[in-house]
Amino acid sequence: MPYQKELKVAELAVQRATLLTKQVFHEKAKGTLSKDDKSPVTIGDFGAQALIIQAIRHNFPQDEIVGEEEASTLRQNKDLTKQIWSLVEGARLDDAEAESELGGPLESTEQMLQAIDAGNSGGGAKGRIWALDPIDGTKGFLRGGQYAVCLALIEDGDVKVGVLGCPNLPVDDSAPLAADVGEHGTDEEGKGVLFAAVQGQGATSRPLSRGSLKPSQSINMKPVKDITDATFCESVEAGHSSHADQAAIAKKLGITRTSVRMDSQAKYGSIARGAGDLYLRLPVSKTYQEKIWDHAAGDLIVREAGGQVTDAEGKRLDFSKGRTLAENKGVVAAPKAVHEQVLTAVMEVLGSK
Ligand SMILES: Nc1ncnc2c1ncn2[C@@H]1O[C@H](COP(=O)(O)OS(=O)(=O)O)[C@@H](OP(=O)(O)O)[C@H]1O
Ligand SMILES: [Mg+2]
Ligand SMILES: [Mg+2]
Ligand SMILES: [Mg+2]
Repeated sequence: MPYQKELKVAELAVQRATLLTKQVFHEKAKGTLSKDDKSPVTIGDFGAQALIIQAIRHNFPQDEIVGEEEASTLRQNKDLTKQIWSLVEGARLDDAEAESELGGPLESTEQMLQAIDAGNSGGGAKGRIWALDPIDGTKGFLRGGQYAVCLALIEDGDVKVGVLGCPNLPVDDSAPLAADVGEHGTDEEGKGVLFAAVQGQGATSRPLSRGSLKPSQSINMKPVKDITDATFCESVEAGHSSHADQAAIAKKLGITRTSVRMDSQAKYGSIARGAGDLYLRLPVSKTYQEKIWDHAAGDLIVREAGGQVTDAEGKRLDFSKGRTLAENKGVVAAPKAVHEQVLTAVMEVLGSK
């Protein structure tokens, strides 16, 4: 079967990086900086990006990488660089074989900074490009809520492999999607899941481990018999998607359950395993372009679990346009059988504005 090596490396690399982020999640001081666009980045984001890029470069040296973070501010901040180095140096899976598959540790802080900066590909329509979000939902991560470590392989514009590490989601695929999981979910016992998909091969989940990969099981979206019974997921931050438009769409569909708000691509993973039914992300701003690393893995995992993912106009997400989804506005993810119905409501609400 194609892409087995890519899948294994991606799952192990995401698992190892997720362990690093968990360590930071439990520390009070997370080394937070504010980026030019005012969004936060922490030592966890930088450390996870360095580790994952090192593993990709070791195994697939020809491939390009589109990573969210870059190291320029770190080069002036020796103290923060030291903190990240100590995390990266200590990040090992409890399994020698898995570690050697990932290519072993980085050797110096300079190598680490270079690895972070190797995520600088411009993306595009040709060749093999990995899209990496070392911590998606950084605000959730800082708040003690949901976040995800996200990695996808895009080949000639098509997502072939997608992996999401979600340390604060329940291991159990059938656990209910509680409304407060975003605010109060923590990585205690029974939490921590790794989602994965390969194009044409279905989607899986498995518990996160500290060593080699645990056994996986296949996941599927839940069939929606009656759309009025559906539960939808949306962002926590009102600045990232329009809660008002999403509420109007839910009302139009006759949905009465309150939406579940959670940060990050944990929303894609949740609906793919049948915990929740729909993911709506309607644009707040006319100018914001969604980033490919915020959607590539989740898009494939949902589609391989029996879903359809489009933008608010019904177009498939187009990962071939560079670092952003320049041709798309918003996201509508739903089981295939009801996607059309949901999209019609989306277009009616947006059209009448
Ligand atoms: N204005 C605007 N509109 C839409 N999206 C934006 C916007 N600004 C930022 N972002 C990106 O949102 C990513 C987090 O998305 P979430 O769905 O988790 O949002 S939320 O944090 O729950 O509100 C977040 O990803 P991370 O930076 O990896 O956390 C951002 O890339
Ligand atoms: Mg960010
Ligand atoms: Mg993100
Ligand atoms: Mg991020």
